[in-house]
Amino acid sequence: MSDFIRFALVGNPNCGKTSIFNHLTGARAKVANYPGVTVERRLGPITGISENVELVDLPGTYSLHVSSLDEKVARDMILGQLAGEAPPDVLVAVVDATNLRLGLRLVLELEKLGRPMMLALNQVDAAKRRGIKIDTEGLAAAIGIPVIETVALRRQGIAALKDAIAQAAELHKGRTTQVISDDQAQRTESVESLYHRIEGLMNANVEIPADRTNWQDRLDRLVMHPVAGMALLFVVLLTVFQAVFAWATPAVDLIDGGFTGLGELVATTLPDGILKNFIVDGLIAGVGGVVVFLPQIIILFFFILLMEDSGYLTRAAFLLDRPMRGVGLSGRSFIPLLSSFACAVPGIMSTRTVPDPRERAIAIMVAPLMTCSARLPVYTLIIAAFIPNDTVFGFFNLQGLTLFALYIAGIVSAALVAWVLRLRNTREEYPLLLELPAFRWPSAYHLFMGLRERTWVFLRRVGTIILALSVVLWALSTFPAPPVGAVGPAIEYSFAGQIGRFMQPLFEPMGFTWQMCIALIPAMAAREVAVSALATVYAVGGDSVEMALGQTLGSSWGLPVALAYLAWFVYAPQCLATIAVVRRETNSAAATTFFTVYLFGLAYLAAVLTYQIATALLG
Ligand SMILES: Nc1nc2c(ncn2[C@@H]2O[C@H](COP(=O)(O)OP(=O)(O)OP(=O)(O)O)[C@@H](O)[C@H]2O)c(=O)[nH]1
Ligand SMILES: [Mg+2]
Repeated sequence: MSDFIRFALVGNPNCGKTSIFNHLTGARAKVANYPGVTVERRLGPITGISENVELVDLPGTYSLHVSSLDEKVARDMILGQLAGEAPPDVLVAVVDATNLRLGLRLVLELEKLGRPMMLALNQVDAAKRRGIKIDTEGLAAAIGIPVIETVALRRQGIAALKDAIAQAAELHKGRTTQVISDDQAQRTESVESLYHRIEGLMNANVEIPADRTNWQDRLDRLVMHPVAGMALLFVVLLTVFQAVFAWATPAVDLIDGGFTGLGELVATTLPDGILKNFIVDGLIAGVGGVVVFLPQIIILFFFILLMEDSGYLTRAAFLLDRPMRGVGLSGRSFIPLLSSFACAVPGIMSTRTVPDPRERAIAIMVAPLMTCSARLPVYTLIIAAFIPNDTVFGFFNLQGLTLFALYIAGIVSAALVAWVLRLRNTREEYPLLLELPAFRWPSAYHLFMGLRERTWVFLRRVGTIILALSVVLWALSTFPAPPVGAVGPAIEYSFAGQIGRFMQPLFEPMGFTWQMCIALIPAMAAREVAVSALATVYAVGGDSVEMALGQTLGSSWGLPVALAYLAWFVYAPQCLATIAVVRRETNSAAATTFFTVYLFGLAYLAAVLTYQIATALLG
């Protein structure tokens, strides 16, 4: 196999494994303050030491006797049972110093496996703050492995950990590591003897102050209160959507103005012709149309990161456990579903943390009903064009409320679908066992890194897939050129025009124009492309006067059509990546087909109903 010596980071969820991994390998894997962030193994070389060493980051686990899929990944990797994967040569156990008792249980189980091991005692800063005193040397002597204190948050102790890894690698050189069979792994000690040893270690080496009520507990009582906590959650979420609209506007206008200016500049400097059309209508309209939404996406992620890093997210999961059980899910599915607001792909992957397989299947089915950030550009474009920027009830912004309503429509639909799906299954109760991470002030560094990462992901999408699709769409809308003596805009004679017209009868009952139909196709690759597609289609088809896309739509669609388009986007599984990940995670063609058909069905139904009702009401 490879000539790398393999080290694996093993520990309880949320103890800081990925933070350590990132420091040692220079990777930028996701770190957040809730259990179950990492659901897949991840590999990276450790640089700066003489041996060839690679490090594996694993999902968190409490024990080798596992209950959920992500824990199984960790267990199988530790034992070396994953197909095609070399077993780890050395284990780096990571323990959260504020939760030593729980961590030691896993360490003692691992010790029985007989692998070389070391212990990173992480979060010692938090432990000190709580007055916990740990005799590191005593612990090292008692267990018989090196123990290194670390504060991964601040990169402290990482150098010492690296030294210990270098030493262990030196010792290991030239040996081979065997796979551990299930039989061997089962041969762990009895639970009584395990707890006896843990108590022994704790009593001899750890001092924990007795008084436990502090501001954390008081805050928990408020935040997790069934009434006050719910109200707080509602206010928090509403604030987020208000902010997405209200705070973003100046930045959006700035970027919008920039692109409009750029378009005008190019339009006046370049001679008329195909190149000018390409740059103005294809590139600037297509890419600019999407980049405009960067501020909104940053604001949305700012709040998500804030909730993650403060420890609020896990509290919300507990709070929503009961209502979610009403529809056949549980608090376990809360974080996967919440992640789906960013993007359904990681959301669906993190359903691996859900121990009940039927609940997991349902969570996968409804995850795309959570409004992903790629839908934000479509929503905001249409809302800004059709919904007046009024203040209602004193301080709510009507546009923000509409956006909130679209998110709620997704959530309520998800609840209904989950409820229906659950009817087919008998219930079995899996209690919600989740560790509450400590509350803390979100770190500015994490916020900054997280936002930088999201911005980068977004701009990369714009620079690759969105750019490419805009170019293709521009070509389809421009060629073939209209015949000589043709009347009407050129786009009507183009390929795109023909495709749009071909599709349009199917979408007639919801009032979609053929331009809207065209935009649905590239949106299958990435939803935001609907916006650049509309921009391109209308720019190519428009008269010479440049008009902002929102104005163009406002003057060419009616309100019922606009609402129907929004309704379509709430439901349609319009993203091939999501369908692919459903296929992978369910490993079932039938489930994937059901997923696709039911969502398209809902989208069609919702759009038709919205259009017909709105037309009847508004005339
Ligand atoms: N105070 C403090 N916080 C830390 C330290 N190390 C990590 N954290 C925080 O602990 C949280 C969890 O860190 P991760 O690195 O995501 O933990 P993990 O073990 O990979 O978690 P899972 O992937 O969910 O199992 C994050 O909010 C980190 O910022 C530390 O030394 N001190
Ligand atoms: Mg992790």
